[in-house]
Amino acid sequence: MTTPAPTSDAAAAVQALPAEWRDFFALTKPRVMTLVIFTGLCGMLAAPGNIHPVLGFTAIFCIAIGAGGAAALNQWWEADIDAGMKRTAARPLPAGRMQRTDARDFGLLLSATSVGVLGLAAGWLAASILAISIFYYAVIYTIWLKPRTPQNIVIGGGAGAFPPMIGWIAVTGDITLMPVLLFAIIFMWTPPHFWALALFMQSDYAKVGIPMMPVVKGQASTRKQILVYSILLVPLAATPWFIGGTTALFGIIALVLSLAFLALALPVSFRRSENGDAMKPEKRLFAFSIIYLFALFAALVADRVAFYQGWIS
Ligand code: HEM
Ligand SMILES: CC(C)=CCC/C(C)=C/CC/C(C)=C/COP(=O)(O)OP(=O)(O)O
Repeated sequence: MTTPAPTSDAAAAVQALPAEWRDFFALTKPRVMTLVIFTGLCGMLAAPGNIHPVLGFTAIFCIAIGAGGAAALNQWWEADIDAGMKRTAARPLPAGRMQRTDARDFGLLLSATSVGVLGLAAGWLAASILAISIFYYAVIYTIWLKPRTPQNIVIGGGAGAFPPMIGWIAVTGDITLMPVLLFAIIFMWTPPHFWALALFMQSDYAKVGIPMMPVVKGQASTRKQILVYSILLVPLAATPWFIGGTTALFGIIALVLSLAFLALALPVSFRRSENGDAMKPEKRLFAFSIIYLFALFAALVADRVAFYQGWIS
């Protein structure tokens, strides 16, 4: 089998690693975690206050390896499920390229290291929240909720919403309304992000018996619920502006992005079935969900930098 050509310098560097290292790297779900790390970084950059650059870099590195450790534990637990789904069958464990215990030990090592080092670098409040988010993803979501309830994403989505809060608290040392709002925005964003994908991956989840919303409640109900969360996201995303935590710069960008998100959710919500177009609206909404969160958090940082520099008020 030929190896696909790397698409960037980072991809080329990963390809150059020994195969075994590449598999450990893959266990951290690096593509998904880019956005987790980015939102954590933005939380840190947007927070009022300063952190020494070395400590700031260490804190972001800890969020990255903590998230990676949780992802490894997720795959250790789900190796059999992953083997049954086309999207996940080539992962290191289901493909038989790694021992399950190695994945478990790697996940535990990354998780413990990330929490310990973050505690020393940025304080134990930030480290405790990182520990909670790792536990939330690896245990509450993966082991408890995911195989049991179609609300797995709604409740479990909390895990991925913590990183900006961790970044923020690494700077300020305390929990205020702004980091809670950043948490709430990702929490509200997660169901439409994931259910858009679940609509076109429904058969995979059905095959392995995971009770994702479209499998249990059907497509029509899932589409309706995507609409509800997308509508609620519009005012919620602009709330940092409404409470005076940002200027109108962020508020207006948040409203424009959220209305664009809603505009893409509408065709997904108001159709009955695939309509023979290979689920294009669902795929478009899923792809935009990722651009949306990158852009929203970038706008938050731009707003805060412009404000602290005195360029806007
Ligand atoms: C319980 C919550 C979530 C679930 C179940 C979920 C599920 C998924 C799934 C199944 C994929 C397909 C990618 C793959 O095959 O590995 C995906 C992609 C992605 N997710 Fe999520 N997600 C959740 C929350 C989040 C959060 C909180 C973030 C970041 C803040 C995020 C960022 C991403 C990104 C960046 C991708 C695209 C990865 C790529 O380019 O391949 N997700 N998500
Ligand atoms: C700091 C910290 C611990 C952050 C965790 C971030 C987090 C919870 C991200 C969730 C994103 C994710 C990979 C979901 C995949 O769901 P899945 O595992 O059900 O998907 P799969 O079917 O691809 O395995």
